[in-house]
Amino acid sequence: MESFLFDHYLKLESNPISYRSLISLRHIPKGTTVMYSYPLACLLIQSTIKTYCNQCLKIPSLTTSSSPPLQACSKCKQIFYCSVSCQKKSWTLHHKKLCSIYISKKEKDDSNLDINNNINKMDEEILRRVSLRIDKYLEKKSTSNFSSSSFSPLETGKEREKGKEINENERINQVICEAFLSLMSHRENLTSDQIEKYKIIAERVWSDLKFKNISQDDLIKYLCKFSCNNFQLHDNQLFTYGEGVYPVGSFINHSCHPNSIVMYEGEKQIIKSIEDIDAEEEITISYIDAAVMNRTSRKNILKEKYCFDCQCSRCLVNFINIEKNKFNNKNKFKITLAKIDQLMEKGSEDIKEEIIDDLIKNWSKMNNSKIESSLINNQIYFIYSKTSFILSSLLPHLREDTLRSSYLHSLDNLLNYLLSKVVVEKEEEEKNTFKLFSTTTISIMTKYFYNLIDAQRWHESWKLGKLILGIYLVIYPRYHPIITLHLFTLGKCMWNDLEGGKDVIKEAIDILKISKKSITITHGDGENNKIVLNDVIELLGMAEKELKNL
Ligand SMILES: C[S@@+](CC[C@H](N)C(=O)[O-])C[C@H]1O[C@@H](n2cnc3c(N)ncnc32)[C@H](O)[C@@H]1O
Repeated sequence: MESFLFDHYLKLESNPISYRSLISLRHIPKGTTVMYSYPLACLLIQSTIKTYCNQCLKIPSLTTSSSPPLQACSKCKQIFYCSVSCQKKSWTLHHKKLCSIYISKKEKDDSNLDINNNINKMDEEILRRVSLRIDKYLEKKSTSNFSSSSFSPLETGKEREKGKEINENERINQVICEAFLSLMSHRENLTSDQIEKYKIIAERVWSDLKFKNISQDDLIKYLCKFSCNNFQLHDNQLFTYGEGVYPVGSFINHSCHPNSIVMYEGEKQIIKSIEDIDAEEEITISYIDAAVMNRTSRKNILKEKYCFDCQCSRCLVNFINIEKNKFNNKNKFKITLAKIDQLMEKGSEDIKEEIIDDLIKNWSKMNNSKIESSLINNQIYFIYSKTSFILSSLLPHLREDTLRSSYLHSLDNLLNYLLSKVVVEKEEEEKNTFKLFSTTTISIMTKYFYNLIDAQRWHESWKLGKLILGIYLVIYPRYHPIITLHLFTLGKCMWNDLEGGKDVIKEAIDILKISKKSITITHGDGENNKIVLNDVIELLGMAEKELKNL
């Protein structure tokens, strides 16, 4: 395991608070692949099993246009593959043992939840796949020496190459299995209800697949590991398509202000840096969507699901002391984050959720004048008109990293305004308050933004989109995939606004250029991401052409 990490210029270090930390051995500029790894097991969610290959987790049409559609396993007809090689790989890994089980258990109900026992069927299926691999690994471990990498001198060059490949695959398998066995389970922290559910799943899996080298109790322990280590797989638009066990990725600890993100290409998990990381610095990712949670909610969820008290730089900043001290640029960002946390806590009782739900549900029925005069619209435009100059002043700073201090200054102006507004409103009447940083407000503004796009109300959509960008910029790390994707959508809205004229087109070009740069950092240039990048480049070309003709 150490040599695998060393190959990626990484090491695992003991840590009294988090057990272990993953440390970088080199300086990593932002936008770099910190490491990549493959899953011990992964599974598609129900809605994607007929669009994604069940082995490589890719959509065939995205890889080659001439690919045939997915082919179902001819026996169970429940698992779909893009190629014979994927089918063979799956057969060797687990399908050989699982195919007959699928046939005998073919359930009418296709949902991921066993309603009677409130048991997550994905856990059960992932457990089958993980345990089959671990059982085989332990079997091998007890009978052979893994570390041998010598070849017989009598082998031909081709055989030697093949041998090397098998050895490399075995080495990776060994790393993944050892890493999984070493992961934390937090079994002692789980409720008896949860353990009861895990016992039921373990019993079922055990009765289906009697293992030689692992016990029923081991299966319960593995389920506990899933709960604090598994990853949701998402595509480059951030839509979830599966769940996976990535034991090497699971070495990475959480921070509410992380320096890395997790991206996927099919089943391959890629850890990308979104900030410059120094040698000897810890690699961190965010386990939760820090944007939609205040400090208290973050703490609660991290405690409940991951069993720790977050002591990250963002959680530890004490807002009360902020004004009294002078901070450098790096710390200034922490202050910004602390202010957001304060805002989010203040904004936790927001516009009543029913009112918002109602507005959204009835969107299609509503006529324009009605929505125009709605509370949301008025409030958004009021805030936009007050902050538009700050929002515009932020954009130039997004182009260049060298202007970090002035960028932070603009960000701070925006925040101070929003902060003072919330405070003033608190003292004024309660009924008209609109708290920008609460969970409800952010999600409703985003929904509303997409409603405006669907209705092709481009002028309003980009104004709201710009305000959302301002909020995202103060909440998320600068190079977060959500910001990247939002910049692209915002640029599209501006380009579509025919009444906007030259100035709006110019700004659209500016935003699309920033989006293009951000994509290379957050998404990279893997095969699927090239599609996103090409879309931006194409739109940018059209917008530049249009500007020339104006
Ligand atoms: C995915 S694992 C991370 C790797 C883990 N530290 C290890 O050595 O195996 C998640 C667990 O690590 C610990 N952890 C992660 N981030 C932490 C943090 N910021 N502070 C304290 N513990 C943390 C928690 O126990 C959590 O349940």
